[in-house]
Amino acid sequence: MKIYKATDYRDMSRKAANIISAQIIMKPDCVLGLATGSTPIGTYEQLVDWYKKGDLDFSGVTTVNLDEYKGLTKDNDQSYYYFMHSNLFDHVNILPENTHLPDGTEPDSAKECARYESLIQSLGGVDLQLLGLGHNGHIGFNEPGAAFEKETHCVDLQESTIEANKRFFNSADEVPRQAYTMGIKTIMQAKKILVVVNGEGKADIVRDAFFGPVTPSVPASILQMHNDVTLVADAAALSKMPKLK
Ligand SMILES: N[C@@H]1[C@@H](O)[C@H](O)[C@@H](COP(=O)(O)O)O[C@@H]1O
Repeated sequence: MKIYKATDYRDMSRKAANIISAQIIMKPDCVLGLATGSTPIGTYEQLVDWYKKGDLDFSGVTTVNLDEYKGLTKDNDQSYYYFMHSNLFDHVNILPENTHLPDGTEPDSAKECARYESLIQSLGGVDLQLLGLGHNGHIGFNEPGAAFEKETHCVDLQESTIEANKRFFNSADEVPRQAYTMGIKTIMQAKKILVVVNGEGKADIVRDAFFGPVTPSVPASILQMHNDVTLVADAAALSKMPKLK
């Protein structure tokens, strides 16, 4: 695993955007796995900025997002569909038909998860997967205890995740209880993985996920077994990292 220490959120975002840009430049028809949450917003802002300056071309890029709340319509401003359009897709020259998320409006979980998983496989897999890290170590919406061998599936969100995400809704009652998410197995099949983390509040989970034992109780710990993971984190998130010899 490569670890890049950023001075702050802006520096983390620029470093992560540089890695994504390099992927697009080296393989203009790449498949990017994308993430939501507050952490990657600055990364997307930086990519949009470079696109506007003429330095990046998304016309050949295909994207697959990690997850989506079950039950939210696309025009709901808390859906990940809405998030991706407002933070990235609407501002760059990516073709709408090349952007993919699980369909939160499909009530049949088995049908939607099978469709999404086979779509990812039909694209030939993900070249670079961007990940944020939940406070409890979740990646996508793979909550602690999730089996490592799962593909795209429907999850019941944990209380702590509902609590953490309620800041985006009017109240905790409005946070959906379920989500569709790529499974750990799907995520681990990506050729390269880029994890972005910032803030002191994530320091414990960064230590546990990347320097602790590999265990389903910390889903992100499985990333230690992937052969091409890059962690870009700010100094605060790395503050509890053990001293390396
Ligand atoms: N499903 C998303 C995750 O993909 C994300 O990594 C996590 C952390 O979010 P934040 O970056 O806001 O801390 O939140 C959500 O639960």
